[in-house]
Amino acid sequence: MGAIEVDELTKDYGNVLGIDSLSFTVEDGEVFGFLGPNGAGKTTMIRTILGFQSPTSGSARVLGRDITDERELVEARREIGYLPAEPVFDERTTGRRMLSYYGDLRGDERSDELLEQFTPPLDRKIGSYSRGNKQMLAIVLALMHDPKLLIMDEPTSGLDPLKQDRFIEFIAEEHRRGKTVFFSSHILSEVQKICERVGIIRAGRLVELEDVETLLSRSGKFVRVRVAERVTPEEFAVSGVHDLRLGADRIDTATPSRSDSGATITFTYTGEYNDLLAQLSEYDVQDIEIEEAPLEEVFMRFYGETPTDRGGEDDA
Ligand SMILES: Nc1ncnc2c1ncn2[C@@H]1O[C@H](COP(=O)(O)OP(=O)(O)OP(=O)(O)O)[C@@H](O)[C@H]1O
Repeated sequence: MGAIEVDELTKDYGNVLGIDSLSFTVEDGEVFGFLGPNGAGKTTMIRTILGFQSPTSGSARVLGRDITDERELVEARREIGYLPAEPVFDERTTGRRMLSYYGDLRGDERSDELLEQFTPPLDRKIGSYSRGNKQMLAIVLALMHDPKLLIMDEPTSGLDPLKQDRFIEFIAEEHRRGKTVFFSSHILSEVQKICERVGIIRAGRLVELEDVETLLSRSGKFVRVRVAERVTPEEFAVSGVHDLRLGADRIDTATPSRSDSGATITFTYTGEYNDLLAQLSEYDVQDIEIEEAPLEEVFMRFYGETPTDRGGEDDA
């Protein structure tokens, strides 16, 4: 049984399909990243599987419970830690009171330990908190009952880089403890660090569901080559070449004589290596760098595609 099982889940807001026939499974114990541009449907999906809004059609089971059944949903929620995209609090109360309220409601297994890492000023009124302090309080409240499944909507937003790193390290540790983590994010470096699989959503539809490793291997190589000749972009417009950029050589301080001739070509390559070598053998290659393309290159390819028709205004 998967921790989250979504089958043809659809949420129609009337003028726009928030999510459109989403189907996927998040396995027990995995860290799953949910990615997509603004307005793609990530929050809609999360709010629907948590029962904050009912699906228009399709079904979902979370920790084996049917999310459209009120009683089953209540049971499932006890074992879920949910961190919303923009946590909302009663601004007149203090963090400490919230802590004690949530402790009474759901139990407190580990707030002391969490507060060593995430440090909101508990005795101040929440109204005076910075965005980052609110986020840290929300993290502690979401996790203090030591849930089995963590569902988080852009969990590091508002945190400074140090706290972001700490949070990512914390998630990796939760994973080692056997927790299932599902989170949406725009930050690819954190996704690359901790996720085993990702789902990419665009205009309400799932456009990719893949292991991060496989995505990276499909992302190809980043190639920068300097040749002695002048070249035109058309010469390099061959199968497997993406995002080609061509420039006259910059001044090379080590060998200034090269500055006024030749060209530097950069591109991402997903084709056959022998074809690339054959192509390059036509030129007088003076320098070449080939490295792993960053995950960003892959995502930009998905994010940059023409939006699919979602039968309404698309703000993606
Ligand atoms: N309550 C609502 N009523 C009507 N339309 C909505 C509602 N909530 C979301 N939408 C629309 O549904 C689509 C998906 O929005 P959603 O907030 O789920 O995207 P998202 O991927 O979480 O975006 P972001 O990364 O910007 O947070 C958008 O077109 C949005 O305008």
